[in-house]
Amino acid sequence: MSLSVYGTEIDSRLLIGTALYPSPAIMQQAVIASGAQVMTLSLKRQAPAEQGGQMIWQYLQQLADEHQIKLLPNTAGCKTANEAVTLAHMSRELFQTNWLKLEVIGDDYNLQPDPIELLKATKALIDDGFQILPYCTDDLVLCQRLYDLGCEVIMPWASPIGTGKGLMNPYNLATIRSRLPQATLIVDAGIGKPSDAVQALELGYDGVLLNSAVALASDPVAMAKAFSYAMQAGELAQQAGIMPERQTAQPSTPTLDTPFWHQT
Ligand SMILES: CC(=O)[C@@H](O)[C@H](O)COP(=O)(O)O
Repeated sequence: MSLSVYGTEIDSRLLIGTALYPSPAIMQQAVIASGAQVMTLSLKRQAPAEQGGQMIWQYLQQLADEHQIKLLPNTAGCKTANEAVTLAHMSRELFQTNWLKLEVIGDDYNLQPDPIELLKATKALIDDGFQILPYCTDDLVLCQRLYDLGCEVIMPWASPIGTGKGLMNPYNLATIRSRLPQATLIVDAGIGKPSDAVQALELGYDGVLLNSAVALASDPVAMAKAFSYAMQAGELAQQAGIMPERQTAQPSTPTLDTPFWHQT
């Protein structure tokens, strides 16, 4: 099954970031090994001037073109709706896409998104024809508001960006999933290891967006491959139907008075 992003069907459920790798060459190999068909780039943080003159945007555009990967510009580093809206317009000019990962940070300590500025920017950008993928906290009502504004894709965090803590609050994430069955839901940020990605898919999430877990691994290319297997495992588990949790032990070895076969 594919991941639906505003009507575009994407074969991989993994979306990958392009920052923090040891080198552009390793980043390229890792992106390819991950099998991701969507990669993010940060307009503010990956500005060519800040990368020692290296034309990182051209490099990413070429990688995207050669491997049929879609670019998802993001507004990382923005702190107000106005700033994010300005950057969004620049990104549309530069990369000719209406897709935007909208990130408006409210707190520098844990890089927590600002829900009020996020809603404000979302409204303005949807009115301007953007297709918004908002990065938000795992707050049900905020996700509902974003959906009501027209966000077909919503991306609650697993935990703060770059912490690798995995799914801090699976209960919240599961509640959002069950209350917004029509939305494409992607867990974004805080994923530390492949098992976190599997857990997100097992909760019924449609995809996972990550960067640090691959870029900061000792061997980013091998880790990217591990995540591609995790996505397959998680998707298969989702389709296979996970057994219900029980409060008490039940023997799995049959005795004379218990059936050998499970009745479906
Ligand atoms: C790549 C990107 O868009 C990041 O802002 C994203 O949220 C990734 O977070 P991690 O680095 O924690 O995976």
